[in-house]
Parts: sequence; structure tokens; C-alpha cells
Amino acid sequence: MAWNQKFSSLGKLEAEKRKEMESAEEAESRNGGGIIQTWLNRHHLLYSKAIKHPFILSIRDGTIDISSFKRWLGQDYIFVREFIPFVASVLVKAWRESEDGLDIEVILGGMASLNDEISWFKKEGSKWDVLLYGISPQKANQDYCRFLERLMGSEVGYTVAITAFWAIEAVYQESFSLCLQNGTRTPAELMETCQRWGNNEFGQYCQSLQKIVGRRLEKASEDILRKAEEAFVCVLNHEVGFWDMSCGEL
Ligand SMILES: Cc1ncc(CN)c(N)n1
Repeated sequence: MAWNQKFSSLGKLEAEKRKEMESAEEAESRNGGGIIQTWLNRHHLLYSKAIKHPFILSIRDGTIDISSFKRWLGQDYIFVREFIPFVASVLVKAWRESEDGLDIEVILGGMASLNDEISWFKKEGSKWDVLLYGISPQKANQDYCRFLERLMGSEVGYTVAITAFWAIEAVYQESFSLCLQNGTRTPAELMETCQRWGNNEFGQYCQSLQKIVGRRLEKASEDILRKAEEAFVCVLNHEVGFWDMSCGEL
């Protein structure tokens, strides 16, 4: 092999290696410097229980019991109404504690889409004959809403609150996007529901939230890291409880 050929193939190898390293670094920073990845590894069983719950899998394979879907719809409307003040409290915490103005923009975008979400629930409620007013929150929903209320307290800092916020959104995004994959048998009349949280734009928004969380975790003390991880695990447990409740398991 000619000297200059050898040199150029070595250069190529070097460039490929650098490219690989860069994309690994990129992936890591997308995951928040590895802390989130560590949590995902540590709690992967619970995480996949929340993402691949039988409720979601039954939408995906077309065997969903419509009474479970209707129960979910009514209960989730109640949840989202409680979720709005929680997101507002995260926004206030970002305003007080974050130096990064982009955080506010991302959270504000999320609030704006919640306005849309409420209108969607009303439309969907009338499509499925689900009366959204006058239904009582079931136990799992009450517990979840109480958890949100605790997170709204002034003693809970921004890092812990935004971690919970990201996890709540990410579980829905990952779950519903499973129902949109090729080869699934999601019923046509449930496609809009799955699109709402499973679409790419919502995915990008969850990525933005994850980046914020990653940045905050990298700078957090041991105590905050522990509390944020606790909040992450609590969200996963509440999400599993919420799906169970939707399936009629009280
Ligand atoms: C229970 C629950 N978790 C998450 C989401 C998504 N905002 C929701 N609507 N409901």
C-alpha cells in the first residue's frame, strides 16, 4: 500500500472513531450525562412495567376493552386538570431557580399544549359518551394527584419537580408511541389518542425536558440526586397504578 494511501486510510479510521465517540457523547448528553441512564438501568423493570403496561399493549394489539378505555379517559381528564397547576408550579420554580431562559420556554410550551389537551378531552368525552363532569377520581388517581400536590410545595426544589414532570410526560410519550409502530393493530378510532402523546413533536418536547433534567442533575448535590431519583420512581409507580386502575384493577 502506498504511503499516502495508508495515511489516508489511517485518517479515515481516526475520523470514524472520532465520529463514533462524538455520537456516544451526544447520546450521553441527550440522556443527561449518564445519571438518567443509570436510573433507567437501575429501575428498568419498573420502567418497562410503566411503558409496556397491559392497558397499552391491549391498544396496540387491538384487544382493548372499550370500558377500560372510557374509564381511562374520564380519570385522565381529572388528572390533567390537576396536572396544570403542578406544571404552573414547575414554571415558577424555573423562574426562581434556573439561570437558563430556555427552560421557561420549554415549560411554557408544555402548558400551552395542556390547554389543547383539555379541549381534546372534552371532544373525546362526547365522542365516547363519557361524562367528564361529576365523575369522582378513583383511589390510584387520588394518590397520584396528592403526590403532585406535595411536589407543588415550596420546600420541593426545581430539580426534583422538573424530574417528576419529565418522567410523567415521558411515560405517556413512550407508551403511546408503541401503539403507532408499524405492524400494530391499534384500532382506527384510538389512533388520535395515541398520536396525541406518541407523535414526534411530543417526543422532541420530552427530549428537551430530559436535557433540562440532565443538566440540573449534573450540578445537583447528593441529597437532591437522591430526592430526584425517589420522585422518578414514585412517578413510575403511580403510572403503573393509573394503568391498573384503567383496566379495572382497583
Ligand atoms: C396519568 C397521566 N400521566 C401522564 C400524562 C401526560 N401528560 C397524562 N395525561 N396522564
